[in-house]
Amino acid sequence: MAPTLNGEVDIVIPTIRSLNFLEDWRPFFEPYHLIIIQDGDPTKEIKVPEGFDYELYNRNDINRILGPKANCISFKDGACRCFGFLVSKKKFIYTIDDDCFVAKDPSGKEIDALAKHLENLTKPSTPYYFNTLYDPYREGADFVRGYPFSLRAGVPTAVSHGLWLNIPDYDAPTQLVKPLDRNTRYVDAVLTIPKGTLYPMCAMNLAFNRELIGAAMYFGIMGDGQPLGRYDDMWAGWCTKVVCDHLGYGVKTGLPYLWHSKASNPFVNLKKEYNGLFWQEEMIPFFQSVILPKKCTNAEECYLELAKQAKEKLGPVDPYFNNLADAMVTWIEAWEEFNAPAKVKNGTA
Ligand SMILES: O=c1ccn([C@@H]2O[C@H](COP(=O)(O)OP(=O)(O)O[C@H]3O[C@@H](CO)[C@H](O)[C@H]3O)[C@@H](O)[C@H]2O)c(=O)[nH]1
Ligand SMILES: [Mn+2]
Repeated sequence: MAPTLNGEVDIVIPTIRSLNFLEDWRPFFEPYHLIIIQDGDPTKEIKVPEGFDYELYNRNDINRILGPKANCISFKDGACRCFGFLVSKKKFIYTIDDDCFVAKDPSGKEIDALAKHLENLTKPSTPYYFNTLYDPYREGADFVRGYPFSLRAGVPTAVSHGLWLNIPDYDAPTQLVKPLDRNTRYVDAVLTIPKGTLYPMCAMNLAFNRELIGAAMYFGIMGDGQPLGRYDDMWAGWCTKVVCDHLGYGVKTGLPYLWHSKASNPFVNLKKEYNGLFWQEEMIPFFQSVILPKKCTNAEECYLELAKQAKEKLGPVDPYFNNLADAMVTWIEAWEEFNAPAKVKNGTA
């Protein structure tokens, strides 16, 4: 299928392993630009398969480019991927893990996950009233009886959250008690997550509109030197959903699927996510109670307000949240450095 929007998409890949998985995606990814974030030892050489158009950043690059602000980009955690969101100039971002492969639908056809995400992102969402026939903008479906016409235009879609066959994205306790679980259920649906409802966003197979919500898609300070890991995408998911609800954007989940091949070590994962398993009982009620003021009219303003409230409300839970809130502010400072409209000097931009 001819690539669509390929001038408007960056594919962001965090890796601490190998990029061999790209061979599987070549038919779908080759027309697009890749932004590879090499985590871990910057002296290790990561081979990028021939024929891909890419830029690659290791930790030395991140430190050189961001200077002191580099402390807001995690080290030794997939959260480092958000550096790719920062340096991209494209409208759409697709981020995928290096242990994810092309899945097949029930008919045996290979799934072009990126194309489906772009379809999700370029069609509206329906967060205000649930359509029981799922995605009304899909070929062969529509709004059902009783759906108000005043709401049928929908709202712009900011996030498309894809799923995974084979290894499910379980937390460590679940992975430990159910090591043989494999997700074999292909559900042929895309749902808008209703306004006011949070969800556990997984970054394995995720796309978003960078212009609408990129500033809030920060993956926090996780991994090396931090008391928390594997909550990078969760934090970003809660923040972006609250911001989308406030700004009137939609978040979709469901198709497309990919094939997740590698279960990370549950004992290592337990160490990384341990604090998150009980802090989430505080974090989620915090996000459920967040009210953003009307004066916040874009993702940056919403995000700075969220950082302020997170410090006030979650700081007492653990000092980590004070550091996280400060890192959120640093992220926005970096975001504005990379994304501020060209400063107009004596009439020329
Ligand atoms: O220190 C690290 C660890 C990993 N990465 C890269 O991040 C992704 C995800 O790593 P992995 O596949 O090992 O993690 P999972 O347990 O399968 O999934 C978790 O990752 C997040 C989703 O992306 C979420 O926290 C969990 O779902 C790979 O590309 C690794 O190479 C890294 O850069 N640095
Ligand atoms: Mn994985």
